[in-house]
Amino acid sequence: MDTFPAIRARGITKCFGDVVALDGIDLDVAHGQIHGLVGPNGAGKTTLLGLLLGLAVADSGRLEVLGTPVERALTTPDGVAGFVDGPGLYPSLTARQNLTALTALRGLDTGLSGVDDVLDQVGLTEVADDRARGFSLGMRQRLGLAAALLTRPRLLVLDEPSNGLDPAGKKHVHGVLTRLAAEGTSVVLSSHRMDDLEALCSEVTIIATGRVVFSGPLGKLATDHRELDYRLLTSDPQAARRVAAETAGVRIVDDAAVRQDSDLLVIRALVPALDELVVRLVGAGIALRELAPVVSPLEAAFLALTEQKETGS
Ligand SMILES: Nc1ncnc2c1ncn2[C@@H]1O[C@H](COP(=O)(O)OP(=O)(O)OP(=O)(O)O)[C@@H](O)[C@H]1O
Repeated sequence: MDTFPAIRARGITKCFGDVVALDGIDLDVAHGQIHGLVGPNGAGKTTLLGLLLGLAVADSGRLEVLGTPVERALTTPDGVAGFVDGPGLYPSLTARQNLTALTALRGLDTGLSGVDDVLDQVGLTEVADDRARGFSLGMRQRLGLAAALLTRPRLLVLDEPSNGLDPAGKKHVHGVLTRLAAEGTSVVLSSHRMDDLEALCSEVTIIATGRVVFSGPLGKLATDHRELDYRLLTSDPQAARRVAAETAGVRIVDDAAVRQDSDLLVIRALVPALDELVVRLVGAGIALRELAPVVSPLEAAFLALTEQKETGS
């Protein structure tokens, strides 16, 4: 196992004319970690991923990828693969021909079996001889992932890899990424889908207007920041409402959207108050049937943190 992190970035800045895309970014990604980048449109995610792929160079700051400082040359660092702004493919070639051409271009020694293997990994075996021109967005994304896998990367960099994937395709790609990470490959990906990030990532970095707003484990983000709204379904809704009203730190939210379902209670609380409520409900002989955040903790924290940033509070 390597002793250095997969990515170590300090004070990275990048401007495009007057636009400050990255404004002093720090980023740490450990080996075998799937790390999510999240942020509003224009936050700087693609710019940062592009730096990792060697598509552009930072104006200032220090970037080390797989233990090696990234120089000013516009080349993909050794051991890194991926894509930003969609994978680059030859539309007139079939999926298999695209990968074979890439193998030749990059001088890879994977051979045909390597090509078939990555097609199988991303679930494109059945359409291997179809032209990329006719591929859906989701299929192109999978082919792009297959192209990245051909090089057996130690760091995989993906800009919104779930775009266009149907639920089965998403599950497939999640499986590929999770297995790669278990084998030691680090993955950095951006997404606007909080459920994707929650399903895949152990750590996330939230970026707003080119700055890091939060970076760390998802669990920390979920519990640290603020009260969340939870859906509460029990065996005795009326009794549960009474117990909730009597529990310190728990508020009943009268949300018109959920009132139609009269058995459902929406409560607002921090995690310790929620724990106390559960203990009380069970103590009162009320069975819990569902207790889940109305919006995911990551989404709630993301919105709160970016709103704070925008208002400067
Ligand atoms: N090549 C470029 N020339 C000029 N401005 C650019 C260029 N690339 C990015 N920018 C600007 O830099 C900022 C960050 O853009 P970037 O694409 O990195 O954001 P993003 O977080 O990936 O956004 P999105 O979620 O919309 O993909 C934006 O203001 C964008 O307009």
